[in-house]
Amino acid sequence: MLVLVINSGSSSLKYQLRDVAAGDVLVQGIVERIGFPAEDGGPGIPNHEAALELVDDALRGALAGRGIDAVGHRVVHGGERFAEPVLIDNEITRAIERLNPLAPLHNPANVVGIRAIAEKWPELPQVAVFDTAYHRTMPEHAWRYAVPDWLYTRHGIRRYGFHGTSHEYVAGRAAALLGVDAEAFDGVILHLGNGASATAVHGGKSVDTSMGFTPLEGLVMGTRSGDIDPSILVYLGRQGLSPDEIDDLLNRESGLKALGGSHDMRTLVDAAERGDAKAQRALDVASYRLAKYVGAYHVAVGGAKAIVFTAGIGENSTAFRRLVVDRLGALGVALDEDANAVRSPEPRIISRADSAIPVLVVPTDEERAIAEATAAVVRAAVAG
Ligand SMILES: Nc1ncnc2c1ncn2[C@@H]1O[C@H](COP(=O)(O)OP(=O)(O)O)[C@@H](O)[C@H]1O
Ligand SMILES: CC(=O)OP(=O)(O)O
Ligand SMILES: [Mg+2]
Repeated sequence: MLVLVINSGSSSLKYQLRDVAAGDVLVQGIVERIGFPAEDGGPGIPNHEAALELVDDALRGALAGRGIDAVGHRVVHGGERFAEPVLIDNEITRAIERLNPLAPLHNPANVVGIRAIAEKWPELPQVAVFDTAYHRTMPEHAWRYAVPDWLYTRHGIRRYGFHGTSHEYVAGRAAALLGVDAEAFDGVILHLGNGASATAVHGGKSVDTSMGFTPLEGLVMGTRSGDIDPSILVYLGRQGLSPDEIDDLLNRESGLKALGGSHDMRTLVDAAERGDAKAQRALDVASYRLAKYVGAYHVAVGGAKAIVFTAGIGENSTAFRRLVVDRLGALGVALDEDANAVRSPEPRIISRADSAIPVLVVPTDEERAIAEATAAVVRAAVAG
């Protein structure tokens, strides 16, 4: 089965055409700066429909006359309704659209992507794979906020958690690397990309995660603040900032960018190595905050059997991994410097043999997981 995987962001569209049975990627790419003028001042790509025309051109050569069988979308917020991937119809699209306010950086673009595909290829089955779905197993003591009940019953205010497709896939691969059944895996998964989250996995299931009602809670991220005292928002509101201004401040102007002058880990590590104190401070705050979550989730899972780094920073930044692991001495965790320095696309162990908990690097592959889930849903729909 040939599945086109779409991960649409507000101004970008990432795609992969995958042969699910063979596990191959036939073409992949990213269309960026959607809705902005081109860098040379030209007209650029006005909308997601125009972006899809570019994708169509790129696919044509690779398809060589074969047809796409289905499209799988990464949808960030599935609310309480979606615990599994689903076949998309108009009602499902509207349900995803109703969740837009909860993930303003992500869901609106997902809906635009779904509608643009339905318009262009009306016959093609589309499947939504939700970032929130894996976290539907969290116990109530983990998902409930200590606020009056009507916030939950009327507004759906609770912890949902995100990056679930990645956390689930990585937990499975980590279990395989350690030789334990996925259903017996207890560990802490650290997905560190532009958005970042930690998940406590017990018995292969998510039992807690650092992102909450929206993907803003938790860790220090590229441009997001993560945890702050909620009174700061009230204070800023009273100072006259609008909800949109506060949203922008915390989602787009905070995190590593605010602390260190860049949202990009590579830039920060280079600057810190040159003695830039601001960049060093950003790394210190981010690694300290992350290490605290590892300690908390070690408790949440009843004793982690693995600490797993993944996504852009987790897979590639030897310097950031060292900063985090160096703070975990109280857990008896010890890094193997040589193993940490290895660059490889394979899952691997980077802790010393005498480390109380093994530390792993496991590359994530959200697109692969989405393609496989999409194929399974379409096969079931055809059979049923
Ligand atoms: N070789 C590298 N060394 C250090 N950091 C890296 C490297 N490659 C990517 N990163 C970092 O990974 C982050 C982006 O992660 P990624 O998972 O691609 O993000 P996204 O959430 O956009 O998918 C950036 O901070 C980037 O600096
Ligand atoms: C949910 C989320 O934060 O996603 P991303 O890391 O792709 O921004
Ligand atoms: Mg990502």
